[in-house]
Amino acid sequence: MMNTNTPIGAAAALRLTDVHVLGSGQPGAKGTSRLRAVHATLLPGEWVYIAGTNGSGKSTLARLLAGLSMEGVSGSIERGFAGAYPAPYVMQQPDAQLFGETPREEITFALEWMGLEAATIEDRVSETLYRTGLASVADVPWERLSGGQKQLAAIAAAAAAEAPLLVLDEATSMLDDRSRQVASELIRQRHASGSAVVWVTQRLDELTPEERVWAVKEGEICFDGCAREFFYGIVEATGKTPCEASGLQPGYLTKLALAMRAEGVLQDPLPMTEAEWREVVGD
Ligand SMILES: Nc1ncnc2c1ncn2[C@@H]1O[C@H](COP(=O)(O)OP(=O)(O)OP(=O)(O)O)[C@@H](O)[C@H]1O
Repeated sequence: MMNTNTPIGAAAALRLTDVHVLGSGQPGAKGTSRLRAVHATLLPGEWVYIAGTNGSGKSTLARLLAGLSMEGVSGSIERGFAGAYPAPYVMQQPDAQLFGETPREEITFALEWMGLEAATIEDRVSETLYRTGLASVADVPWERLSGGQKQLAAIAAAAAAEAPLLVLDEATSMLDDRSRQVASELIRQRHASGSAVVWVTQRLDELTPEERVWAVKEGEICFDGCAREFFYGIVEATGKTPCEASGLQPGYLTKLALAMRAEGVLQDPLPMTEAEWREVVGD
């Protein structure tokens, strides 16, 4: 059964039940499906990271959650709080998704979509351009802007839209540290105001201990839990952590903590944040 149009009450979850997305082969067959047997539930206002190796199915899952149409989908998709319209979706390559001709137009369109009054829109656009550092290039056409500037404008427009769900697909890959921080603050603020956020990332250092992670491997969600469990839990069948089992390499400090636990030097909960490491090593 395919159900992509179920605007239920505001608190209803966005739910994928036994969803398959066909690649070039038959549904369910390993290696030929982009997604296989995906069961996933996202609650209103939740934040979830999607992690996985290249080609594992992260973008396919993200696009499906955003409500973008796709060939070869089977299973049940209840859009719940996300509503019937596609959610703002920011990609790694922003060019394909820009509607306006300039950063100002892009952010303006997002606010017009919300049906705000013209004077409010003008104020909010100016504020967003200022906050993101895009004010000096507000009216410069895309072809004269860098990939990072376009990406930042796309993120600013997505955040400005005040949608119930935002989907970011490696959306900060072209940003320098300062712009990444600005983008992150914009999205965090939107999340604090109630929007759910799906964030596809290859940067495992972005994850903080209690945040939810879905790890995708060969088209399947192979892990759903908090980041600390992702890095330090053990998958019984393999003896590996969920991070290692999904084919990803943890960072140096994670490996060190695991080695120290194996030596009996550290016990759970193993440290993840700078503050937790400080407690371990002392100031
Ligand atoms: N339009 C398409 N039609 C058929 N197969 C596709 C299509 N787009 C992607 N695929 C295949 O589906 C699989 C998952 O692709 P997807 O882009 O979801 O992975 P990903 O984890 O986001 O990868 P990356 O990290 O490299 O962006 C890959 O094997 C890919 O080749």
